[in-house]
Amino acid sequence: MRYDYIVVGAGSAGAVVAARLSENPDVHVLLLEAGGKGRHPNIQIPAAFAKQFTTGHDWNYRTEPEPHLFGREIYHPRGRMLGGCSGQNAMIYIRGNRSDYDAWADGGAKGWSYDEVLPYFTKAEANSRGGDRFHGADGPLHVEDPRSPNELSRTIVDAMTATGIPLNDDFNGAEQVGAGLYQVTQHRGRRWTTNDGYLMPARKRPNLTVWTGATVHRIQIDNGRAVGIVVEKDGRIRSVRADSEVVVSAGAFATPQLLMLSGIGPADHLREHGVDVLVDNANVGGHLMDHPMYMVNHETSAEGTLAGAEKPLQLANYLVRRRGLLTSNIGEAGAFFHTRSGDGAPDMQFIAAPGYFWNNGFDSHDNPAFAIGCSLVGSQSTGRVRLRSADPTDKAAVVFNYFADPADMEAMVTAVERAREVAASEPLAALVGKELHPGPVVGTRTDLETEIRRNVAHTYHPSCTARIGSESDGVVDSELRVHGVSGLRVADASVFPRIPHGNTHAPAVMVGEKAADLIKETR
Ligand SMILES: Cc1cc2nc3c(=O)[nH]c(=O)nc-3n(C[C@H](O)[C@H](O)[C@H](O)COP(=O)(O)OP(=O)(O)OC[C@H]3O[C@@H](n4cnc5c(N)ncnc54)[C@H](O)[C@@H]3O)c2cc1C
Repeated sequence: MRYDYIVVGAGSAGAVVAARLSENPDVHVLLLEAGGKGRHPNIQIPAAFAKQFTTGHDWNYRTEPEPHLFGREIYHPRGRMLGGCSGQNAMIYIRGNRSDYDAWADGGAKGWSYDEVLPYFTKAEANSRGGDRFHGADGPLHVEDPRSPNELSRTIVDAMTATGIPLNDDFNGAEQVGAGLYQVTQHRGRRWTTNDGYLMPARKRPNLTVWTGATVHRIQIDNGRAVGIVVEKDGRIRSVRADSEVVVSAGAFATPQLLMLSGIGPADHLREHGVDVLVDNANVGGHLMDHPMYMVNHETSAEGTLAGAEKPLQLANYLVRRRGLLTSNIGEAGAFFHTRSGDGAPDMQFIAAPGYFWNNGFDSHDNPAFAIGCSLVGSQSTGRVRLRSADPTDKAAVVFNYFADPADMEAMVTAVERAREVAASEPLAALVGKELHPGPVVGTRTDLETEIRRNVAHTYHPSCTARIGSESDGVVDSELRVHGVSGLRVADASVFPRIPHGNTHAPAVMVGEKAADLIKETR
């Protein structure tokens, strides 16, 4: 069997690309996904997402020792299933700031300004509030208000506004700054992935073939053209040809790894691992960005926290009515604000949970608690992805260099102080007990800095490792074509020229939508 298009990776972006390309009955599309079908209850039940961590649904990355975090190796989950990270994420629907996309375009990403990408955000979206200038109502991706928002989440929002952050009913509308409850990628209380929204309806089409358990080892390139891929499935390694294009959508870690395994990347590094160099491009795997996040946790006297989510009554409420604590996306409430004066995009995001959240959810606490995560959406530090070896089954070596830029630490320390201020503000203050993290003994800014270096995690947003740019500063052009090779594109969070000021699922879906149109236009 020959295919016109092969899409590698069925995640937030890849599932969209494959589904949209297969709308044309005259083309044959093969979508290859290393993981499984993504139907487990821990995927579908929103509050259970952290239970996937380190299981078979997770790629289970760990960074190299982080130089500014006392050499800690930081855990990074990544969804391994149809839907990719959209099957594992915290479901917060955020697009970032208008200025993110205008800056992409100003930097040379032609066609990626806010006004040019907005139609793709709205095309994707089925917002339960209906459509308007900023929102779509008929797209494949359900975006809904939380089904059973926790009373404590509302109280946290009230306390945020009491500290001077304005109320915001729509972070994806005219203004991003403010506090409120997040909209989520759920449908009637269940997680809604790109598999649910795009692939399930498209799989009836005879011209779309989807293989799960199919790990792509490399892209085959003949005379400067991508002609297919080498894939391992059911213990067998085989080549499959693509007559038109190969689209790599394997995510910000695996996409640059696949490019490097195929001979596209920093020449010296590839030679070190015995890979023949086809295109010498130092940007492959470079410019890696993420949003570090520190979780401020307090005990609370509030009733109904997520500590009770697994009680039989809650399970019954979920199974029968799709309501209750199990519909929680954990990070229910939040805010965007500036830690220093300035009128650009807000550099900080609060992600607050009506429950204890620490160490990626691996740790628990005996008493009811709540968490306010400080996610540095204006982070400046960059890292990189490199090959650990030429073995495609070896995970890539990743280092983020979190807090390499001292301004990042200044902002994070200020955010932790602001989170404490929220906890000390009414109406929340009346419900607040002992501070658990950072803990009352961590008082000065210097103490806070040390504590952050010891315990900071991140918002699970790796991006920018195959970014749009010129041949000298990027990996793909504005039409997502890999420099130096024809018939090869990248479409996922790797192509962001810079990470947006917010969560990255909606932007990855937008990239998938736009990529499909760019590919269709060149056919
Ligand atoms: C725990 C967690 C919480 C998050 N919370 C949020 C949130 O609340 N809101 C938000 O907006 N964002 C969130 N994110 C981030 C967001 O989900 C990701 O940025 C986004 O899904 C990335 O999309 P992608 O298409 O770039 O990659 P992915 O969705 O990761 O897709 C890549 C796909 O490629 C597959 N693959 C990889 N290598 C190969 C190979 N060699 N062969 C075949 N297939 C391969 C993978 O299995 C995967 O399915 C979260 C992420 C995680 C992990």
